[in-house]
Amino acid sequence: SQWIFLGGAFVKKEDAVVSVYDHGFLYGDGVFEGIRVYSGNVFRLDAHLKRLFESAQSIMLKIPYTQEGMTQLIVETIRKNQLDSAYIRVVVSRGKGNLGLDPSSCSIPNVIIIAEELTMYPKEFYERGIKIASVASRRNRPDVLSPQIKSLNYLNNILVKLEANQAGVEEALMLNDQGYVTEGSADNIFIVKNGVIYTPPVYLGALEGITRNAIIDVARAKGYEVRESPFTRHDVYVADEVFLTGTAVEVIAVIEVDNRVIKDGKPGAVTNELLEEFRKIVTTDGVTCYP
Ligand SMILES: Cc1ncc(COP(=O)(O)O)c(CNc2cccc(C(=O)O)c2)c1O
Repeated sequence: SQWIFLGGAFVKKEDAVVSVYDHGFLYGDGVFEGIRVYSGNVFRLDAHLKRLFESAQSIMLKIPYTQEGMTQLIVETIRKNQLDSAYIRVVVSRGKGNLGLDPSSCSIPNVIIIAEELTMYPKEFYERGIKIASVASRRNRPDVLSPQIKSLNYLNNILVKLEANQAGVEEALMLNDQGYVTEGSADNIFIVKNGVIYTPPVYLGALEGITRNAIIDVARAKGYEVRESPFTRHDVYVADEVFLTGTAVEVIAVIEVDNRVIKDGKPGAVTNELLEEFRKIVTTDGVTCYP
């Protein structure tokens, strides 16, 4: 059976329940991480946990473990489920409290670790590339709720995803309130123009993606110039290549944006090259579960 880490112990999946008074459930008051395990390697686990602890710090939520302690618990959860390639969801909520939203009524943060067998996207998804559309819903402003906090508040992302579904495309592109491109509903965006790679700076309103940062490292190691600089939908429409990055999608080519076909409408050479290199580092860059 599948084991979930909950309430300081491992419980069976069917017994893994949270209280209706958990503020993660009632108000989205909490933080989370989505992490992948490739052949027993927890890809960039340290970077994920650094982001988890920073998100918690930002909402004044004290995680009752050290980063090292969380590392051990995550590795133990993967081993207990005898997983080799997996998807890990780490959730830290404010915990059980009363019905008011004041976090002071919550005394014990709820730390949950879920490990699932990995399901990859189909190969043709990467060979074909995807179509995306910019949507009316904007990314929440950094001065309202920082997009750099990976919080349980994913309604902005969900509403954007709903608009993408209604537009009949696979992913949505979010702009910030000045109209600059920020990211997708659950992934970061890159464009390639005249051999230079661009991605929005996170302060415009994006989550600092682990995959984003890994691709920046990979691209620079290959000698590409990578600029974190603002760009608009126009820049995307006239780009030589467009691709998205994220734990779930890894690196996926975008072949059409708002019905503009990007170049020849096929995944670009740089995109494919970076995905190929990314697939090499994911089995070694991180923490191994089975030394
Ligand atoms: C808003 C947002 N932006 C970018 C990313 C990419 O970040 P990473 O490269 O660190 O993953 C995310 C991450 N989003 C994410 C992470 C894991 C799983 C899923 C899912 O769709 O199940 C989504 C995200 O939620």
